[in-house]
Amino acid sequence: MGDGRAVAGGGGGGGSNRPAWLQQYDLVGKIGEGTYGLVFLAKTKLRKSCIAIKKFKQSKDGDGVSPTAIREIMLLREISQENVVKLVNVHINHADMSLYLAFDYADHDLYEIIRYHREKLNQPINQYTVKSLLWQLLNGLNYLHSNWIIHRDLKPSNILVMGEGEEQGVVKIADFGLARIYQAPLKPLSDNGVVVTIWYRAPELLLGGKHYTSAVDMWAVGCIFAELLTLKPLFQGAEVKGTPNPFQADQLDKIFKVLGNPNPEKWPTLSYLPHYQSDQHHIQTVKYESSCLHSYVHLALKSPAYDLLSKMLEYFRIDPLPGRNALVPIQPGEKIINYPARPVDTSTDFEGTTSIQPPQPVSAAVAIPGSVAASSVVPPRAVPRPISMIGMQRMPPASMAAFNIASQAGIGGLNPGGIPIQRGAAAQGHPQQLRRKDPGMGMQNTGYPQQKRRF
Ligand SMILES: Nc1ncnc2c1ncn2[C@@H]1O[C@H](COP(=O)(O)OP(=O)(O)OP(=O)(O)O)[C@@H](O)[C@H]1O
Repeated sequence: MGDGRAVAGGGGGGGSNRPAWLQQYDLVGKIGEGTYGLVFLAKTKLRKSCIAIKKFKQSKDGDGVSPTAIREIMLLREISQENVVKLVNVHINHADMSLYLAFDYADHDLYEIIRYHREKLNQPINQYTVKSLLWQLLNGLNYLHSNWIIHRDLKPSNILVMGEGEEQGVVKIADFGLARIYQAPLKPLSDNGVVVTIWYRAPELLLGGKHYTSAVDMWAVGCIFAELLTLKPLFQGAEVKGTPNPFQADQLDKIFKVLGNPNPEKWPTLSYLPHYQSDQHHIQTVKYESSCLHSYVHLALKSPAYDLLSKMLEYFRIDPLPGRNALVPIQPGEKIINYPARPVDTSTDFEGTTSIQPPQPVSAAVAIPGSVAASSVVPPRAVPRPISMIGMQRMPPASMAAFNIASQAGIGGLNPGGIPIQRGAAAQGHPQQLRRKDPGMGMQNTGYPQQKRRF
């Protein structure tokens, strides 16, 4: 963990009393803002490698970083798997007790990839890429769940995808475990402009369930999968704000409209959920059509993608097989999309003060295309290796306990490459599905709130 000793000058931004650890980075700019604070892009001075630094807000009561949080963070440092973003360093500024977590940097995230297809390319994401993204997401989640970590805030912006380089097209799950460290937003939502999204929230949480499992992550994965296919959120409910009540009638309504009425026959634990009883009017009196999920996602009832959405099983074993580089299709002749680099606001420094430099792309190597011209054709040697489905290992029995994605989703065999599975950190608590500040940089409002987050 970095120390908080202050030195005069140096570092990457304004201010004169900079902590010593900051000297190892050159700050490039701000890349986003979430529930817990700001995210910056920095480069290490030594190796010039890109690092995402997440600065956590001061806690409300000003008592700094709790020992529990520190313990949890140290556990997160032990987590290591290809599809989970690596926490590379932890720094504490003793002067103001602010916390900085340094992660490997990813050029893209699913939110931006989906938005790029919807708004710029006007074309669906190719099947190979959808499948590879989804497979890797499940692979990373399998690892987290096997380590008793439930993410609880899976959504497209938390699913990162690596840009050019050795790891191009590799999915990295971000933000795992953080909801546990910082259990609640530190400021009222209206104060910092962060918007909550409930679109990926599982119905058991919306119905007041407290003892939830890794199934809440699987629900979010299903929603993300549907969004990758259709380029729009599956269940876009409007949230009733200002109340700690988890019951969100509109979100549940959106879900039941697609999936049909819930009933204890299909869902045996349903009647134990607090809001199923207390809000019977909303839930039990409305008669929804039976499930029409397949038509929402424009998939035939018998299509493999639909089968996965409802059963999460067969899809990955048929052509096109998923690959490690999700962005470069395996078949020669298929188009490659050059996704734009993440925008960086170079006018904001670590202290939050601003200068006059305009936002810039991170790397000149990544084109910032405005149209389909951003596509090119896969040269034969760019063909990535597929993920082998043969010889995939089962989870060791010890890891197949209650909170195992594989057992929940029926994908016990999906553990390619013999990923070492460890058990360790437990991560549970309140789900936080909050969204970043609207940076108001001229995005059009098309009823898709997340799009406002970029500058
Ligand atoms: N390691 C990283 N590399 C590149 N970008 C990242 C990295 N981690 C986070 N980001 C980006 O920074 C932005 C803010 O992320 P952050 O996790 O703080 O907020 P969020 O996911 O929008 O909201 P929440 O805090 O509720 O999860 C997002 O666009 C996210 O994709």
